[in-house]
Amino acid sequence: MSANLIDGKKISESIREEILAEVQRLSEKGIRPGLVVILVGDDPASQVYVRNKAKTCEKLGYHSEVMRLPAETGEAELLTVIERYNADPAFHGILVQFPLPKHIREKAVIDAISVDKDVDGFHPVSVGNLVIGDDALLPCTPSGVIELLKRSGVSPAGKHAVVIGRSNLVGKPLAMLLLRENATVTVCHSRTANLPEMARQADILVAAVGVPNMVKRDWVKPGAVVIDVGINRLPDGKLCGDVDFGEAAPVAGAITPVPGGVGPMTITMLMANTLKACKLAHGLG
Ligand SMILES: NC(=O)C1=CN([C@@H]2O[C@H](COP(=O)(O)OP(=O)(O)OC[C@H]3O[C@@H](n4cnc5c(N)ncnc54)[C@H](OP(=O)(O)O)[C@@H]3O)[C@@H](O)[C@H]2O)C=CC1
Ligand SMILES: Nc1nc(=O)c2c([nH]1)NC[C@@H]1CN(c3ccc(C(=O)N[C@@H](CCC(=O)O)C(=O)O)cc3)C=[N+]21
Ligand SMILES: [Mg+2]
Repeated sequence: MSANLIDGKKISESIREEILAEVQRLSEKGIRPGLVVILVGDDPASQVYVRNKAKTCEKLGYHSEVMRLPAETGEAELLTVIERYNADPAFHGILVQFPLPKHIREKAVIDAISVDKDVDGFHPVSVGNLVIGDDALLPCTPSGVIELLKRSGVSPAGKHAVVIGRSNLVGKPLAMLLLRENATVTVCHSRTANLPEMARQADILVAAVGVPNMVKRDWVKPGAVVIDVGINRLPDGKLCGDVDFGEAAPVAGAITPVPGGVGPMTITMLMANTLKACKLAHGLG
């Protein structure tokens, strides 16, 4: 294989070490970052992610709580729970795990979380700050992708970045962040004409689609950096990305695997956001 593997797990570890050092400094001041993860219902994938987040909190010495609510929980009831954590100074970050049961509007939930505790970076005010370029809590997966690039020695400045996917949670904010890093950005989606040809223009190609193994060999310009955000569970239980790794890797200059690429970075950036929110809450911005 000619491509360089971008090891998200390893890069994640080194960021976590930096975070841990800062948590230790804060603890000398009697300050401890706190994160609550709210899980409604029993979606099996969500169970795994939530457990991972709680484990990471424990390793880093955060105060953490997993609030499990039954699938029948009403929207108003969930909003009341969020209000309680908004007012609780022991928690600097609030994450409500998606997807939510159909009878709860994701938008109502996102809007209810205090902007100061919005460690997912999904609140409209956080999104606005991101677009304007003001300081904000940035969405974890997009900022994880930027960190992966930077720490692999890939500077987005002046490069053509093509992002496949335009969701509010991943594609759109990632396009904004790449723009902030001075890339020239193209955003593709399900109505894009001639997607393979668009993808082939990319110096940095990001797939955030949710279609297993969609990106093939001839979608990748030789030497391009390929970032696979996709997390797809195949019928046999195995995880796979949106990029056909076997096809893309020989052509790419560097590529992220799934698992072990963007996924671990998402959790690490969540920890970084919680630390940032904690410092801001204590006037240590
Ligand atoms: N690694 C991580 O930490 C995370 C991974 N993920 C994964 O990333 C992937 C994307 O997530 P998310 O953004 O939430 O997904 P969404 O389903 O919300 O959005 C998917 C996007 O891909 C586009 N799309 C769908 N099918 C095609 C196609 N055939 N050709 C071109 N574009 C297409 C859609 O276009 P349109 O807008 O036109 O419908 C849409 O913009 C998923 O696999 C998800 O599991 C998500 C979050 C975190
Ligand atoms: N409010 C909210 N915020 C989120 O950030 C959020 C969410 N809801 N709902 C679901 C998606 C998905 N997501 C992932 C996080 C970590 C991995 C991760 O750690 N993946 C590991 C593998 C994990 C495994 O083996 O299953 C890896 O890629 O190596 C993946 C996906 C966060 N999301
Ligand atoms: Mg989505």
